[in-house]
Amino acid sequence: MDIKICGLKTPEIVAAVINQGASHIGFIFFPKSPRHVQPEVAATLAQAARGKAKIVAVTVDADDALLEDIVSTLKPDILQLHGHESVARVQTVKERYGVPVIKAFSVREAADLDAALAYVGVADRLLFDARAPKGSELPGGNGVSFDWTLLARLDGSIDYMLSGGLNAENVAAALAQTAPAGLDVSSGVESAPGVKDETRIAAFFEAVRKARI
Ligand SMILES: O=C(O)c1ccccc1N[C@@H]1O[C@H](COP(=O)(O)O)[C@@H](O)[C@H]1O
Repeated sequence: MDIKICGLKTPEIVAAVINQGASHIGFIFFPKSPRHVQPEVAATLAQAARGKAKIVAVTVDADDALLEDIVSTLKPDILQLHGHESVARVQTVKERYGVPVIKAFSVREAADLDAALAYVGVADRLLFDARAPKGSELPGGNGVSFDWTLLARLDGSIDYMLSGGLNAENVAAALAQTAPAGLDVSSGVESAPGVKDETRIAAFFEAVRKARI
């Protein structure tokens, strides 16, 4: 199972998540986020992880100038589009930058999943996150979950990652109700917004291992 730890900001945490066996690490390029980093900083942090985990650049309705800067500076393995990017925009981004795309969707009700189906075959992978709480300026990284049972309506052949409020305490329940190809976590392995915690990271990986025995 793929595990992506998102919102990394320090070399110590990059080393910790690689040691735990993360398949993906994510860098956030969204100034309103407490996890925001500049492309140059992400590129330096990514050096220790390249070839060991996929490097994911997370953007929100980014324009071409920002994507060009990120792609040329960080050289990500994957772009995660976490805004309202259309099917056409996802297709264009893939073609223009030659990088696989994870398209994120905010889920609160069944209709949100139906809307995501239009991206199957265009995005390389879908990612289901919770709808942001009212008042939040972040489309992701809010530490809130959605009703996982909604995912039962998906065709089993759809490749998706699950995110939204996952942590060591609830990941076993999430895996009992869903069948994702991967998990994506940010707030659930932090001690404060934007501050990753090695003990919580280790506990998350341990909980996933236990749940999958
Ligand atoms: O983490 C952020 O700050 C963020 C900002 C803007 C877009 C996406 C963001 N993170 C994504 O949100 C989910 C994880 O959220 P959670 O904190 O575990 O609930 C994950 O997909 C991140 O890539």
